[in-house]
Amino acid sequence: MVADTPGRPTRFGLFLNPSGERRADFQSCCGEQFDRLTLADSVHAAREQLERHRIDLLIIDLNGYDSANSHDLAAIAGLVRGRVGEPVLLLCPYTNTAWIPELMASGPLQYRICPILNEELAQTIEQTLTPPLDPQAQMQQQLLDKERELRDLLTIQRSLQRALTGAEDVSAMAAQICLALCSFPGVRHTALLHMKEHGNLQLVAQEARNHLDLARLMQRHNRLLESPLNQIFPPLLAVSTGELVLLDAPEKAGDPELAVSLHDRDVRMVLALPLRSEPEGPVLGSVCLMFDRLIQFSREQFACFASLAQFIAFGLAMSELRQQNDALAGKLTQIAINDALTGASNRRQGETLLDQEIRRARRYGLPLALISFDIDNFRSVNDLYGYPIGDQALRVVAQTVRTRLRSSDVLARMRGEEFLILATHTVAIDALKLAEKLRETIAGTELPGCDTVTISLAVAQVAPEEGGQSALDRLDAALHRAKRAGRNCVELAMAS
Ligand SMILES: Nc1nc2c(ncn2[C@@H]2O[C@H](COP(=O)(O)OP(=O)(O)OP(=O)(O)O)[C@@H](O)[C@H]2O)c(=O)[nH]1
Repeated sequence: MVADTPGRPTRFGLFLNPSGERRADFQSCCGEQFDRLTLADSVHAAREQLERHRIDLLIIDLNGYDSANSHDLAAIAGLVRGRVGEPVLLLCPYTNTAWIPELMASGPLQYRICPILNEELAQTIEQTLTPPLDPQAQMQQQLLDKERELRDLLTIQRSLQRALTGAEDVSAMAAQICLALCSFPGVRHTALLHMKEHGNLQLVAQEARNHLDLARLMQRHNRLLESPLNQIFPPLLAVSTGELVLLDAPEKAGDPELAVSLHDRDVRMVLALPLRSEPEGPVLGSVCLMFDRLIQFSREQFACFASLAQFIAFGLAMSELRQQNDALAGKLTQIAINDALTGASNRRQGETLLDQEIRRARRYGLPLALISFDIDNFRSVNDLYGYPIGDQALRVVAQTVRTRLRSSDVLARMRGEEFLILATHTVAIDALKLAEKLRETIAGTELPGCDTVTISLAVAQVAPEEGGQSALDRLDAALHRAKRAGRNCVELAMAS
């Protein structure tokens, strides 16, 4: 306690913290700034003081409070609510900054993030207690600041909206989001971290105005939860705690190397927000903004950041869902057009592609050759070794043939052990050579669990005015001839 300082109004203060040591430290650091300073060790004791005495400044020191204790949070919120506009200063440890917006929802307050230097604390208290020289001018300035703040947020919200609706996939969207967030005043770097399968947290996008590379800083791109900075660095901490993290001086995170790297890139403040598509849902990642200046965020700004984070999380979830749907649709199409056993096109797709290639060949005057082949005596493979080995043999034959074809060629399974090849831009003579090469290759291919097999083949070049069915009929006849000729040979289908 100190005596009245002449010339200034009396100042009564109340400091709340459960630790005797912290109360004593505060007393020795700032006691002289008050005419009477009361120290309270509990919310209950503080409430009693507030009911009994005039208090000009309530200082709530959150150091020592458990961030997970919602009971304490509710009790402290009650104190803030009871102040109805009287000054409240919150001293908040870096690991519990999520309580700042929570408590702001109960009433206006100023906050400082700890650890804080004694001089800075004393200066803050002086500023808070000193009445403005021109209250009206101050009020006007505050209104102007608020207006500018809201205008800035609105601009970001609009560009975010564009980012979320225009982007094709998650990474494009993430890049757009980072770009949009950079328009916030003082932002030098933005980043988006996204949780992929199996808890793999990845840096999906970053936008830098200060040449900072977050991947390098965190020493990796993915598996970020295994980064040495996991419990220190705001965007990682926001994911592991699921809470907002605000760091107002890089050194307060407790890692000197990190602090130097951030200072080198002009970073003075870091804000990270967890991303959840619904309030109690799992954390999908985090969004991180790095500022080149200190900003005391208002309640409205915190609320706006929270809704931006929700907006982003929702956009990411939607985009991921869209990607999954596309992948599923792709798989369904594959199932609909491919033979499940061999992976070759199925008969329907084979016929569709045959008609398509015939039309294309006709339009551009290009040759189109067809090769049909059938495994010889395949019945005996099934009879001798069983159906599963027969299946395996079919798969190997199809795969072996496919590796010998051009990517523009088509292999289709037409029935049982009979296949059709559409050899585009190919004349009969070259198709004959290809067929001979395939015959030789299959005869020399080892099959798992059974003897080698041979194939009989028929080759045809589609005539200029010929339809698909006619060409298939010609191939059928030629294949029969190949079988009759003793199998393991190639027959040319005659033009009709
Ligand atoms: N394992 C297996 N066998 C199949 C499949 N589709 C057809 N087959 C068998 O293929 C055999 C075809 O027999 P066949 O039409 O008599 O012809 P082949 O024994 O190959 O004799 P040739 O064609 O005259 O050389 C039958 O035993 C069918 O059961 C399949 O998907 N898996």
